[in-house]
Formats: sequence, C-alpha cells, structure tokens
Amino acid sequence: MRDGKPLKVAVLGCGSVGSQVVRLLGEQSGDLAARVGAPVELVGVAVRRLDAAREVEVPEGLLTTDAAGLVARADVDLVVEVIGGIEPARSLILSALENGASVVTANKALLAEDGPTLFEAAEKAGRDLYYEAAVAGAIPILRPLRESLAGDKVTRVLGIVNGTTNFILDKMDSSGAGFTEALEEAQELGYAEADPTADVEGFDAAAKAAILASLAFHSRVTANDVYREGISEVTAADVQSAREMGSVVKLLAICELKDDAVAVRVHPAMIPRSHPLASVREAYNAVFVESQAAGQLMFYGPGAGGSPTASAVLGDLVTVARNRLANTRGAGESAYADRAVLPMGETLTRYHVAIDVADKAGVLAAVALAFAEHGVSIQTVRQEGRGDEAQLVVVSHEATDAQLSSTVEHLRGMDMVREVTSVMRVEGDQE
Ligand SMILES: NC(=O)c1ccc[n+]([C@@H]2O[C@H](COP(=O)([O-])OP(=O)(O)OC[C@H]3O[C@@H](n4cnc5c(N)ncnc54)[C@H](O)[C@@H]3O)[C@@H](O)[C@H]2O)c1
Ligand SMILES: N[C@@H](CCO)C(=O)O
Ligand code: NA
Repeated sequence: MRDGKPLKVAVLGCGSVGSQVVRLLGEQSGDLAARVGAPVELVGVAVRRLDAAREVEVPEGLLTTDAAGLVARADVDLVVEVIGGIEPARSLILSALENGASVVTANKALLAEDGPTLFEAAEKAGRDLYYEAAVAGAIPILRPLRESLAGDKVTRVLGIVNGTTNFILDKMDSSGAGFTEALEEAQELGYAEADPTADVEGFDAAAKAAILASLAFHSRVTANDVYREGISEVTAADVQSAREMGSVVKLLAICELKDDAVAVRVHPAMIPRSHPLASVREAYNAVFVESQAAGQLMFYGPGAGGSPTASAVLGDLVTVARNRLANTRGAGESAYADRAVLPMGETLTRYHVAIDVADKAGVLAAVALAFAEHGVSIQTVRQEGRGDEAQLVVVSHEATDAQLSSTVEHLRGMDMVREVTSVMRVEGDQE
C-alpha cells in the first residue's frame, strides 16, 4: 500500500465519453477508493477550449489546454485518453507511458492503425495499456478474449459492433425506409455524427474487427488487413429481399481462423431471423464468439454512448490502478502466433443474388450454368413474377468470394439478364 496516498488521474478530452468519466470519478470516488485500495484523485482534464459548454462541471482549476504538459507531469499515475483520432492522441499516449503513467483509452481508430507502437511502448515502460471501451462500448468483450478465454482456442468472432449502422438497418427493416431516410433519423436521435462516414462506410466496425481479431487469434491484425464494405449501398429492395427469405440485413464484423491464417471482414450480410444476432435491435451491439472448448458465447449490450462507454473506461481504470498499487502490470500484447491474413478473394462465403431476367424458356438453365462455370453450387432458386417483372433469386452454397464475384460479373454480361438487382453475402446456418 501507499499509506493512503492517492493515485493521480489525468483525463484527456472532455466530450461525450470524457465528461462521463469525469462525472463517475466524482460520484463514485468512495467506492472506487475502496475497490482500488487507495483514493483515485482527478488532477487534470485536458480540453481544446476552456470556455466550451460541457456536460459535466469540472472542479475548479483542473481544466487545461496543455495536454502535453499534463501527461508529462511526474505525479500523474494514470492517463485516460478520450480525445480520439490518430494525432495528438498517439503522441500523448506515448509520452504518458514514457513518463511512467499507465494508460486507458477508448481509441479504436488509433489501436487498429498503430496498436503495436503503443503496445511496445507500454512494454518498454513496464506500464499497462487497457482499452475495453474501444470495442462494443460497455460490453465486456476484450477482457474475456484476453483473459477468460486465454486457455481456449477461439475460432470465430462474429459481431454487430457499430450502433449507428445497426440502428439504420433496423429502421429500414421495421419501417421499409430507404437508407437516406433512416440515416436522417439516426442523426436526429444523435446516434450518427454530422459526418457519418466512419460508421456508415464500415471504417469504425473495421477498426473494431482488427482489434477483436488480434486478441482472438494472438496475432497482429491492423485496419488495413480488414476487408470492408459499408451500408450506404444497401437498398430497400435488398432489405425486402432478405425479408422474403426470412432473413434480416446486418453489418457484420467477421473474424475467422482458417487453418493457420486469419480472415477478417466487415460487410452487410443477410442472416436468418432465427440467428441470435438477428434480434439485436436499434443501436445495440452484440458479439458472438466460437471457441474450441467453450463452444458458443454471446455478449450483448450498449455499444455506444457516453455513459456506457465510460463504464468500460472506469472498469479498466480500477484494474490498472490496482496493478499500480501492487507494483505489477496486466498481460501485455499477445501476438506470438504471427498468422497470415487471407485475402477476401480466398475467403469462403455465400451469396444471395436477385436477377431481373427475361421470362423466356432456358433462362433458368443459363443462369444455373453461369454459377456452375465458376464452380459455385446453388442452394435454392426462387422465381418471382412473370413476363417483364420476372425475378430469379439465387442463394449459393459456400464458395470463395472470388468465385462468387466472378459469377456475378458473368451474370451481368448475359443477354438474358436485364439487371442484377441485389447482391449480398449470406451468413448464419441456412444450409
Ligand atoms: N461516443 C461513443 O459512443 C464512443 C464509444 C466507444 C468509444 N468511443 C471513443 O472514445 C473517444 C472519444 O469519443 P467521444 O465520443 O467522447 O468524442 P467527442 O468528440 O465527444 O470528444 C472528444 C473531445 O476531445 C476534445 N479534444 C480534441 N483535441 C483535443 C486536444 N488536443 N486536447 C484536449 N482535448 C481535445 C474535443 O474538443 C472533444 O471535446 C474516441 O476515441 C471514440 O472513438 C466513443
Ligand atoms: N460510432 C460508434 C460509437 C461506438 O464506437 C457506433 O455507432 O457504434
Ligand atoms: Na467493450
């Protein structure tokens, strides 16, 4: 013990998450001290502007615009980084570690782009770097992967890890709204940012997928290794087509172990309504983990929002603070397996393809032949309508993504095919 000496905390950024971290540090100070074994004292909050409106009242004299000066203070034991983005967040975290502080961050963008630099700095400094809030907000998922499942072999992680896009797709499913209309509603409710690109185009989910895959498979996976498609091209017709199959469209993050390699991808996919992930509504997140000994596990809860995310930050803060008091640190990066990353073209998946065809004799055979020529076997074919309205809906068996996408190109070039109206991957047990 430190004879009741407080552990000193600096918080960088006082936005949605930072303000809630500051609030909880104040409101829970008695319980936090008891759980940690020493008082946890907030000694500084770095902000961009001193006079900005804030969701929390910061105690007199703690606000500063000098984040670099705050992390370099010799008396700071713990630094919480909730600024976001690459710089100055990276330099501030590196400086905090070099100056002897342990770090808690919620910054998935930085971890997915340059995690190894941070892990190596933490290792060199002999300090902790914890980041539970970076993936699926309040849901405990990183610690279960890093600690609870450390004795098992994780083979697959399948998740809905972006609240904004789940809200949009859920709206499109429940009300028949188009993408633009659903996005506007998400923005009005404050789920989507004014610039929703990172959410809608799948960058946020891809960063989280990289972090999940690194922990699950003990190998370095960065955002660049993740195949990514967002939801801006998902149409009301895709969602309707999924409904007709008893499925729902979700933006999935899929991390798989294939022999010794890993495959990591983020894209919209149709999943059966009976799949546990299909019932994840609104802005909620869920992560489904499959491992050799444990079998299937599911983690569910609020994946975003200031207060839920602050819960995960505070959980890390307590652990890191306890480690400081005990003069120890938690497990560092585990990347010993050093696995190759499989290109998307070699990844096995299934496609749902809706084709607008001329209702002529031989169409079905010609379409079936196109699939066969690319080595893709068909699971089901459905014809809807007649004459000018005729649509063929084909669901394939598993094939490589390269085989499936060349089948679609082939279909697009056929005389009998007027238009390929919907192409979407299919996940879940439908075979
Ligand atoms: N909001 C969520 O639901 C959520 C969930 C999980 C993770 N996160 C992550 O948490 C982090 C923070 O997110 P947020 O939603 O609170 O963002 P935010 O934009 O609300 O807050 C960030 C704050 O940092 C401040 N800031 C920017 N540069 C600064 C600097 N140089 N010095 C001091 N302050 C500076 C900004 O003024 C802003 O107030 C991000 O990494 C984000 O990805 C957020
Ligand atoms: N923008 C993210 C916040 C949580 O990381 C989401 O919608 O899930
Ligand atoms: Na989490």
